[in-house]
Amino acid sequence: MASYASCTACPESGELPDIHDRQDVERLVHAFYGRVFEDPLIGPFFAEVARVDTAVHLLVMADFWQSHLLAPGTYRRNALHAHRELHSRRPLRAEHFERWLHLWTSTIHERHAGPVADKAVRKAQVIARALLNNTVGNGQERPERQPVAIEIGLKGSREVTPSS
Ligand code: HEM
Repeated sequence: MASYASCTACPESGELPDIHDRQDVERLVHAFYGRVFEDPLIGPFFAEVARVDTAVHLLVMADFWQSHLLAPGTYRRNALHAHRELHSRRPLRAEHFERWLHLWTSTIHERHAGPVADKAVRKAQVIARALLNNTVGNGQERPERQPVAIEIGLKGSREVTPSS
C-alpha cells in the first residue's frame, strides 16, 4: 500500500508519491522482499542458501536504501562481500541480477513516482552491474559496458571512470 502522507494531491489525481522518508523506504523494501521470496529463480538464494533472518535483513536493506536515497551513512556494511560469499555457496548468474532488478523496478513503479524513485531505479542498475562484475565476472568489466567501476561500502556507491 503506497503512503500518501506527504503527497497532498495524490489520492485525487491518481499520482503516486515519491519516496520521502524512512517509513517509505521500509515499506518499499518490505513489498520488494514479499516478491523476492515468492520468486522461483532468486527466492531460494534468500530462503535456502543464505537462510536470511528477514527481521534483520529487511532492516539492513532499509539502511542500505536510506543511505543511497535519503541519508548517506546509514548503511555501514559491505554489500559486495555478502554477494561474493553468496556466489561461492551457489553461483550467481546474470539472469539472477536481471530478475532482482525487474522485481525492484516494478515494485517501485507501482508505489512511487518522482526524482527519488527514479534515483532508486538508477542506483540499483549501477549497483547490480558492479555486483555482477565482481561476482559472476570475477572483477572483469565486459568491454561494451565500460567505463564503470564502482566502490560499494561504507560511503555508499560511487562511479569512477578508469582515468579518475
Ligand atoms: C542487483 C542488485 C542487488 C542489490 C542492490 C543488493 C543489495 C544487497 C544488500 C545491500 C545486502 C545486505 C548485505 C549486508 O550488509 O549484509 C544484500 C544481501 C543479500 N543479497 Fe543482494 N543485492 C542485489 C542482488 C542480489 C541478487 C541477484 C541476489 C540473489 C539472487 C541477492 C541475494 C542476496 C542475499 C541472499 C543476501 C543476504 C546475504 C546474507 O545475509 O548472507 N542479491 N543484497
